[in-house]
Amino acid sequence: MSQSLSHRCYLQTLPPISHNATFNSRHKPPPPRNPTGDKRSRKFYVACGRGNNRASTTNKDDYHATLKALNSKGRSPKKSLGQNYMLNSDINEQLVGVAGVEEGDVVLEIGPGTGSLTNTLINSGAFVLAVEKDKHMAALVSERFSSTGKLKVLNEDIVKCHVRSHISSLVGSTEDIDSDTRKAKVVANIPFYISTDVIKLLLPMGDIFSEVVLLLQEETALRWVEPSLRTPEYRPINIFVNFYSDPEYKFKVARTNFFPQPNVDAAVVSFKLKQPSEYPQVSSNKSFFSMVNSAFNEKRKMIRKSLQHICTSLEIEEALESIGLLSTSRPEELTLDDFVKLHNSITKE
Ligand SMILES: C[S@@+](CC[C@H](N)C(=O)[O-])C[C@H]1O[C@@H](n2cnc3c(N)ncnc32)[C@H](O)[C@@H]1O
Repeated sequence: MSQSLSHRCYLQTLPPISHNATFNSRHKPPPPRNPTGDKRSRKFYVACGRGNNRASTTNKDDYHATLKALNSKGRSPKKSLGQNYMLNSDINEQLVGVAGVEEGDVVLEIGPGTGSLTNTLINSGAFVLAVEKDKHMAALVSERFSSTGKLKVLNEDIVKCHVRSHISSLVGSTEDIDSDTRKAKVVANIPFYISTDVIKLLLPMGDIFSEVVLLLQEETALRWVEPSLRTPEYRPINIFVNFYSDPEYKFKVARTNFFPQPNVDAAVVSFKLKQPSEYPQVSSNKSFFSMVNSAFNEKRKMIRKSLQHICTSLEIEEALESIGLLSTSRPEELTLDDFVKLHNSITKE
């Protein structure tokens, strides 16, 4: 096919996508990284050979490539699945860099979409287990990397997926990994609507993952990594995150890097997972988190009132005082360490 014909075909594919870009008036079309009228960018696109059957592990996943990949399957981004695709390969490189992905690593990617992050992970030498809920995107990414032998795609909802058994069998079958010292990693640009579910699912898996690196909504990232005591944003999830991991805010990602453009900015957070032996010592994790949730259930109430179903007000007052806190303390005033001490004091009685 001559370049001019390819060029024409490419132009013909644009209108439906441009139309789809307005599927939600709140999602503004992104500023093209290569302006659509720029002939050089089209030539580059044709020269890359996208759209043929070659595994595309080296092509640039920019605005045009993302549109073309979606168009090849007749897809438009679905808001219900949080499909805001990454248009900037440099950010994918940085995400992979934060996780320190190396040759031979096993990486769980949630929601590969068109495969832009998958591409960077595979190019870094990782074997990727990708869990994608959208069957069309699962098929697309599977086809794209079929010749690499470095990708397994599960067309499943991550929240219902048996992550542990899939990862364990992959790590166990990867010869050059010493499973005692080298664990799998999670690197993903996840849909914002499942952030809490993903955190709850993965952070307690320090026995199989060393690190979870996620692209989150910026506001969520800040709330989870830098919570302030005595604010309404301080919630049980903060206790949970710090119980199971050491979180670190890495960098902000402007909304203009996504297609369609979301209404909010994003940020990359690294959660270094604690080994089970490093978790705070409590008699039972289940009863500990049940106590924390109860304490926050009625946030304005003092702990001596909200935990009355566990023991009497007087016993709670004494327990609070025995760990150096006021008997009138409220949940938003307690750190993880305070909650651990309170739990241990109450349950030993
Ligand atoms: C924000 S997009 C990211 C796509 C791609 N990783 C990228 O960076 O361009 C989120 C992806 O997660 C998928 N997804 C949404 N809900 C999911 C779920 N519950 N389980 C697995 N994948 C999901 C979407 O279909 C979409 O491909």
